Amino acid sequence: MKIAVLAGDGIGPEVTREAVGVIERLAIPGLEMTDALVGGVAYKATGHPLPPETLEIARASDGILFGAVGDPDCDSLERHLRPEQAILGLRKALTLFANLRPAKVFAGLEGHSALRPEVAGAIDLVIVRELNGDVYFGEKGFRTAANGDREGYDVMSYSDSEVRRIAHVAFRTAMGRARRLCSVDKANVLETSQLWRDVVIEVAQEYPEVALEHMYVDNAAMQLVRAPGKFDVVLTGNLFGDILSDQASMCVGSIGLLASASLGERETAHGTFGLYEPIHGSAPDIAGKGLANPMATILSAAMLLRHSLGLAAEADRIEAAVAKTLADGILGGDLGGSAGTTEIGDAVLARL
Ligand SMILES: NC(=O)c1ccc[n+]([C@@H]2O[C@H](COP(=O)([O-])OP(=O)(O)OC[C@H]3O[C@@H](n4cnc5c(N)ncnc54)[C@H](O)[C@@H]3O)[C@@H](O)[C@H]2O)c1
Ligand SMILES: CC(C)[C@H](C(=O)O)[C@@H](O)C(=O)O
Ligand SMILES: [Mg+2]
Repeated sequence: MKIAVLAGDGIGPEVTREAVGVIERLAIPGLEMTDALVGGVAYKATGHPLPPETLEIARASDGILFGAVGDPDCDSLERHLRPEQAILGLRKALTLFANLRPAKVFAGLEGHSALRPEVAGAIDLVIVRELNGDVYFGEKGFRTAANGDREGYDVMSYSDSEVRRIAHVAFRTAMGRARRLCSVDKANVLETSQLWRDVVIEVAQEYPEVALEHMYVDNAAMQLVRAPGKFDVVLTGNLFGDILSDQASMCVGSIGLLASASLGERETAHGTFGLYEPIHGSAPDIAGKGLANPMATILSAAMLLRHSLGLAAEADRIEAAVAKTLADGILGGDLGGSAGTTEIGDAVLARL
């Protein structure tokens, strides 16, 4: 069993170190972890944010544990050399099209949400975000408009098959949960969304037990704050899913708590090949200060064990230790506490 560890930039290495420590403590027989460079650090060392050796190590693994990429020093590089291209490149090259972002309020943290405790307490949802298409991967560039203005453009599109495969993931996810699926789009304005909606309705025929509703993304953003407990599975595209998941994190309490799995269709000897990362970024404002909350990355490691290594009991152990740590009031600054990154990691280890 192999895990590729891609820590990346900013707080990436700080939070990844804690997650690796948790995996090591489980002493899983035959498990190997291999580090590789990614993001701004990889660009600075090799001239590319996703060096071929890193892609090879990622490909040869059963699952990838990813920290974060992004470095303000690199923000004026040509786009293909920017750190963020590494995560986009991995998702695309490895056909990791299904991004699962669960959001649930931990017991005892109801009062730490940006919402009222009784509203926050009901949150138990998963965002199923398409990850290989949309405006992220369409034609883009700069051009000169007829009046001589410089113009930037990014083409948004989805094909039938791209929507169909992510819709199946969402319906299957709903079948394993409360069987409610809300597909979020902007079909009142965008043709891309009209096609999305048509295909989701078609796929729904195969899942008669799932209650399907459609919601425009602006309303979804509002409902996520008004009554987040009404959502079970939220299916949406790449851009809307990116935005709604950061929003959901604050409904739960902090972006430092939300984990994610990015999956495709490749099965290894142990499970489904995937990449696992916190939903947050490299947080340059707090990097190097030992202040980052490592819980999202530790929970991502648990998802890796469950989905890619077939180690459900070990994943449960990690999740229980995280829940216990939070219930015991060991909280980082993001949740109004004073615990630092290593203190939180050590507290999880002590509760494993
Ligand atoms: N998947 C990724 O690697 C990923 C995701 C998002 C952003 N980014 C990149 O990260 C860089 C910074 O982006 P940003 O500031 O918009 O988003 P961010 O998620 O890095 O940070 C947003 C805010 O949340 C805080 N925060 C984030 N994670 C935290 C944690 N674990 N504990 C405590 N506080 C935390 C930060 O301090 C900051 O105030 C950019 O270069 C961006 O492109 C990368
Ligand atoms: C860094 C960026 C490319 C990425 C995205 O937009 O997908 C991030 O915001 C995320 O949520 O993983
Ligand atoms: Mg994001």
